[in-house]
Amino acid sequence: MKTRIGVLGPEGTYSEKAALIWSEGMPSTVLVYFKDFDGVLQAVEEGELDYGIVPLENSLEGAVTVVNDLLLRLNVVIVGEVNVPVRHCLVGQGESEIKIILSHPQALAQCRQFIREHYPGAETRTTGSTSHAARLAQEFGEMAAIADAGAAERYGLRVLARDVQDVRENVTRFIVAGRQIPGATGKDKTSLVIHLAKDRPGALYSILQEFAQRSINLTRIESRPSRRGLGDYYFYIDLEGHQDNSVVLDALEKIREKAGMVKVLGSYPRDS
Ligand SMILES: O=C(O)C(=O)C[C@]1(C(=O)O)C=C[C@@H](O)C=C1
Repeated sequence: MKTRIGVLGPEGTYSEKAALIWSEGMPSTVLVYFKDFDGVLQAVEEGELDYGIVPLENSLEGAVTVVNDLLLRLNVVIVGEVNVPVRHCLVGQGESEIKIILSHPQALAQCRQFIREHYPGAETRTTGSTSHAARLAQEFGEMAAIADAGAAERYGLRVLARDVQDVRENVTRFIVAGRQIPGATGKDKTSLVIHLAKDRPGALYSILQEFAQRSINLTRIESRPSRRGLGDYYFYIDLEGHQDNSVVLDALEKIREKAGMVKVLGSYPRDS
């Protein structure tokens, strides 16, 4: 039986790239393409896929909010992560004037400055993915896409400009969703979501203190609206260590006594 890995499609997305990097060396895999991240993660939850690879955050634009929200809601766990350098290109047929620039909203946001400076008159339109944008640019000469150079090749387009992201160093962190938390490797990360029981002075501080006291290094902290009203948040926290590690286990136990809700999203090998 082949290992089924779901990604955002069509062929040529950065998500596909992340999946190929992560599954390198795995004996028998097949990529399954979805039109959105919800579809990927739901198929993991339902057992239709072994794994799903979705972007969680980007070094320029921050959280991919829909993925963060889905991880909290769905019954899936994070089993891995892959950091992928993202070097966007402007791709198109290169024969007529570019009137419309298409891409995934995340990619357009990462290239705002380039578009404003070089194509001030062009309209921007969002698509389901960067490769979906490239596929459309293949059909319409006045459209260009922000996508990976590999997508240009795949859809028979020309690379009109390279490295068009606003900051050269542009990295997207993808997570691998599965159904079972893998064992500790000694170089792991744990991702949590915490909801404070009650808004009171020092509530978040007292949670963070549990990590600090045990010298547990946090690698990310981010808040998302809880959807219960303004000022009410979920805190997404990533830390170094595995949930089976006694120090982490001990901190989690203390935090469970203090917080209203703690969900462990996963413990998984760290991508260096
Ligand atoms: O459209 C793609 O190629 C994707 O894989 C999605 C996505 C994202 O949503 O962050 C992935 C990496 C880049 O940051 C831009 C787009």
